[in-house]
Amino acid sequence: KKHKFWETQPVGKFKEVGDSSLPEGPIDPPTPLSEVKQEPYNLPSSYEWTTCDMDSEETCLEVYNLLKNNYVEDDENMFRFNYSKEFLRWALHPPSYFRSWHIGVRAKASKKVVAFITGVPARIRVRDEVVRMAEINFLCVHKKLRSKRLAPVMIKEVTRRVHLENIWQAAYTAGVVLPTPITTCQYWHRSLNPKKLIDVGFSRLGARMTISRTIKLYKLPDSPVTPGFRKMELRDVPAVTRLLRNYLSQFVVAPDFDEDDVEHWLLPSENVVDSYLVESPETHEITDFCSFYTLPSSILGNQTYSTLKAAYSYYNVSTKTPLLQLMNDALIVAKQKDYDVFNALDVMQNESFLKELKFGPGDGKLHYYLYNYQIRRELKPSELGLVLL
Ligand SMILES: COc1cccc(CC(=N)NC(=O)c2cccnc2OC2CCNCC2)c1
Repeated sequence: KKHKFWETQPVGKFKEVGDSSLPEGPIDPPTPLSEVKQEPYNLPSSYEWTTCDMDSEETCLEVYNLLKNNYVEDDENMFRFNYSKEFLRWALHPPSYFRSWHIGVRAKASKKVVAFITGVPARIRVRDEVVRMAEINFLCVHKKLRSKRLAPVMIKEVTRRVHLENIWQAAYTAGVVLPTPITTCQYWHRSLNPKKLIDVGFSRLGARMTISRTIKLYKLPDSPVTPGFRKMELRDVPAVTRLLRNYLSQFVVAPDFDEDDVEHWLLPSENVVDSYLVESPETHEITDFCSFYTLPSSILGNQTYSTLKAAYSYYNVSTKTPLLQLMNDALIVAKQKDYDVFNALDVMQNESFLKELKFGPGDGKLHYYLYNYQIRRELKPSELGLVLL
């Protein structure tokens, strides 16, 4: 039966009706901490739980290799996400993170990590309610252990450990439809290295197009065109926080970032996250901001190339520079840094630049979910101000 597990969980089941009648907020009330299950859920007998200390080089490498060989692939199984070790440490160590939410499953015999699931704490605003949530990510079961029903018990275990920290809501994304998406996003790709993208089968040569014509079509200037466009620095954190908080206030669902969050999530970190801003040459005011994170993909079964270098649009704010020009400058710096492709979802105001900047639609969708939080009606992607890694 479809969704045997999810029908047992506090997730939205309502079909869309007029949005005034439906209540909005937690589905189940918090449980008294003394009533939260104190001991871990049972795993099949040959497996055991392990907490993954991502600061341990050895453990981080084990998790890196599990994901590199067994994590999400595209619909045609030509590419697989290849999150770097430094990216995983960044993604899992935000302010006030809980090591106990970095959960591995080891095979008792081999001691190998064969499955993984994580949570990190986040403050997410839904309309005018700021809710403490867990952002759940990196659910991965080794290819050889699929359909042993490990995922439901891993989801229950991370939920139990989140409950122990008195947090009762969560946010997550998936490429599959589960009960019940708060919104469904289309992903888009902008070619930066069209020749390689065609060689590896990520893109196809357009009808009546030659390679040289395609290279010309995607050509970009050698450097950003906006005066005052520069990398973000530590001293910019207060101004970027103000700019970002103000910009995100327009969306129905968005992170409630403070300066510590901005310092962690948006200060540039090589091969992990890149952030740029526009400082007005006259007034030195910071007027705009753009950022992208680095998530390479392994190319499965290509003789010439093994890795696709991909940038993923993160948070972008435009108050003076047109968003179109700001994002074109982001494409220009990504090309300068030898990225092959720049990806974006149609969230926030991204739809306003996608077609004009020559993004093409991807072949899949990304669904966003909230756990134990009912929303009045399904949102449009443009009402969503949350980007998960
Ligand atoms: C190109 O290599 C791929 C390797 C694995 C999967 C996909 C397709 C895909 N599923 N893409 C996305 O989910 C995606 C497309 C655009 C922007 N963000 C995305 O996902 C992010 C956010 C959710 N967690 C994964 C990374 C592509």
